[in-house]
Amino acid sequence: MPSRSEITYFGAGPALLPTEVLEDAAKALINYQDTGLGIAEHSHRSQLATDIINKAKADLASCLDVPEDYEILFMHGGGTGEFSATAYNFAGAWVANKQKELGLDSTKPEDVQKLKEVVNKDLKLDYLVTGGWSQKASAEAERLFGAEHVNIVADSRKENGGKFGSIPDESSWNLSKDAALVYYCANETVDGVEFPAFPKALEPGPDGKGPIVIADMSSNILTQKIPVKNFSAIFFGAQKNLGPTGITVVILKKSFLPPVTSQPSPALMRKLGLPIPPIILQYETIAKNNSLYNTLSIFDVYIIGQVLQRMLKTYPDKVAGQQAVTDKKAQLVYDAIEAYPDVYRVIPAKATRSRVNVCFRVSKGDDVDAAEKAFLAQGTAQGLTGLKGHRSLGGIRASLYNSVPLEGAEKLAKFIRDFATS
Ligand SMILES: O=C(O)C(=O)[C@H](O)COP(=O)(O)O
Ligand SMILES: N[C@@H](CCC(=O)O)C(=O)O
Repeated sequence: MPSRSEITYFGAGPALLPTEVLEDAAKALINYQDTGLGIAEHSHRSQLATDIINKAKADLASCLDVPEDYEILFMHGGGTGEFSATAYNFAGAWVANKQKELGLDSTKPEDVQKLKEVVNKDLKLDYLVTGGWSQKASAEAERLFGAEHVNIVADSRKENGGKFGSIPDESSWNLSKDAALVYYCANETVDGVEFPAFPKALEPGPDGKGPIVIADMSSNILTQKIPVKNFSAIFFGAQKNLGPTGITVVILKKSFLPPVTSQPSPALMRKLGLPIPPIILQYETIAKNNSLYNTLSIFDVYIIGQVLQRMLKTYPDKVAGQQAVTDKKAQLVYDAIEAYPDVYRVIPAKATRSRVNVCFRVSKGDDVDAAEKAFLAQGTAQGLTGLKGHRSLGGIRASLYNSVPLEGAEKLAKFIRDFATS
């Protein structure tokens, strides 16, 4: 049986966590801070739990330079829950703002009728489809609101022979005029496609106003500096760069919360023929209760807090320090792959290939399947595990999340070179 130190795990999520964090967590599970009770046994209503939540929020805000006018929410439901939550909450906000803008009174049937006509005609949710996850998010919006309310801004399969692997040029994007949201997935875990920067077409103007941009950053959060102020919401599951599976984080612009924006009443939404979110997906409910509307896994938030503390200690320049390491790891692995074009082929286009999910194929002769099986078996024998591509894509995928050390990427790069020449 291998020991933990002999393995470098490149799984796509859940992913590696720092060993010292897990060692401390193991102790905290038995007896947290000499309370005689483990962290997972304490009430989520206790002061201790509130302190853990508040500290993790403050440290996350510090790592990412989250401005004051943003709220941080810890939620349930994973990325998939957020596909629904973003659609519900931002469609609700759009309706609330339209009602205000047009001065319509929801107690007057004729005003409700007018609002309904505006909704039917103009409510649009815009999606950039660049991989399996954004495709699922757009499909969920269609399921909830109907295809007539969903606008596909661009679909990379159209320019890439029916497959994901690129990001269409912004000049071809078909953005709606007044969309309730413009959604994109900053890094597609399955397809290994990453937006190289914040899209120019979505940048706010000189007055600070711009489209309502939502991003799924499940797999590349905390791997680079991000212009938080350009987003209305960013969400991510914890299980790649932050902690164990079970917590989904939302960074939300406060202007989408009361007192500035309140979700329309369920009665009004019903009259408009629009869906009403389950209460645990409603951002204003979660924000009002500081993420404790219902039972939250404080153990998971505790680990998130420890990972953030470690990042702050390791990198005085916070996420910029982590970004430099992430870029270096990616460079090492891509360089090794590109040195042997007869053996390896990176799946996505070079300009948009991901720094954290390196997806490639292996062939020696014509038998790709045999070559990839041999690659995985020999890698595993050397302690390099979790390299199998997602079942929907096949091939090899090396996920270089934050807990994969630079030495892990070096070992992988060496193995890639050795395998090619063996
Ligand atoms: O984006 C990814 O990569 C993910 O793994 C998804 O966020 C996972 O979604 P859930 O399984 O957490 O719903
Ligand atoms: N997050 C993992 C698992 C996704 C899944 O199979 O549900 C991935 O993208 O590979």
